[in-house]
Amino acid sequence: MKEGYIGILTSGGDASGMNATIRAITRSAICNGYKVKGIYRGYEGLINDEIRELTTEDVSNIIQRGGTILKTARSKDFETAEGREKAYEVMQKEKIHTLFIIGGDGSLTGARIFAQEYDVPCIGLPGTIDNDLWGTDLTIGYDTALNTIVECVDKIRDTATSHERIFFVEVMGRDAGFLAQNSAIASGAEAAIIPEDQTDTDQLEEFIKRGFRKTKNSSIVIVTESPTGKGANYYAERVKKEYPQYDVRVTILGHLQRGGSPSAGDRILASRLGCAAIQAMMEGQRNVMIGIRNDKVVYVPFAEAIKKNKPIDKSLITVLNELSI
Ligand SMILES: Nc1ncnc2c1ncn2[C@@H]1O[C@H](COP(=O)(O)OP(=O)(O)OP(=O)(O)O)[C@@H](O)[C@H]1O
Ligand SMILES: O=P(O)(O)OC[C@H]1O[C@](O)(CO)[C@@H](O)[C@@H]1O
Ligand SMILES: [Mg+2]
Repeated sequence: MKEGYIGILTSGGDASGMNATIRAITRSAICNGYKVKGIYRGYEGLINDEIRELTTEDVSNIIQRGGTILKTARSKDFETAEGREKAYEVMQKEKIHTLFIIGGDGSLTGARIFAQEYDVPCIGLPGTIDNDLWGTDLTIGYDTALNTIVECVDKIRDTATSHERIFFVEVMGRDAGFLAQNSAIASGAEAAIIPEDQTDTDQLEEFIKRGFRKTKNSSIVIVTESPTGKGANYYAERVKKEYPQYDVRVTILGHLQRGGSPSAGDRILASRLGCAAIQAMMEGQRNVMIGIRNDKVVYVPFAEAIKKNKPIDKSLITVLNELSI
């Protein structure tokens, strides 16, 4: 066995497949002669020394479970220099030589800053339902969340059709429209309102102008949640006011999108990226996110991974528009 430990933490919103990732990193590390410590409650647990060794048995029977056995947190303290200093001291005390961070853009931003301040090798794994990390085609948890949304929209469709209503369904994504756009395509929705498609023309007007009720008496519009208040309720209120003839309802899917057993796709992705993360460490890589591009594992420097505005393929907008006539 090699000296010291690798440390694993999950941070930010939980995502289905985080457990499969913890399992893969732990088992691959042990296979290659490393000892492993699990850090509880993300960066918060690193600061507060909530850490214990993980064995291969500790990660048995978790590949199929949603959430994260290590718990997660959004740590305000880690955003301060004092908090990160404490985290570094705890890492020294616990003899953790390499930190594996499973989380989203915020978590990897934190890792980047930490690695710049202290000489600590950090390796990131994209764990977020939002799919908003640059340099990877997919993030762990995205596929499961997408499938959950589609299952819900299929059910909403039954009542929308029966009552001849317009439903505005709000999905997560923070400031990224991947979940909205692709769930709209997969569920046969009539439109998606996403942040990446902001043009001079209002997306609601576009939808109305396209004549959404020419051939159908009910509609489903998927809307990305909005930090500026332009979520599903905003559009529903406008339709109620501007088009009182329509019967409008809103469903906010909320946190149910984050739960549940991971899809096969997420389990495989988590397993591949977990093993690749240990491989990367053995090759001397540091401060990179392990991603997947064109079905090949890639190493993406943190600075690139956290670039804002990962672009959405604009052809997806055309696909939805053409298929929703
Ligand atoms: N600028 C920063 N400096 C230090 N730490 C940060 C910074 N930004 C984020 N973090 C750390 O990462 C944690 C998680 O970030 P955030 O809440 O943005 O979630 P995320 O990782 O993007 O996941 P998701 O979007 O899927 O919920 C923060 O609570 C904080 O501890
Ligand atoms: O659990 P919380 O803190 O309400 O976070 C919600 C946010 O987390 C995310 O689900 C990502 O995990 C975003 O899409 C959403 O805005
Ligand atoms: Mg995020």
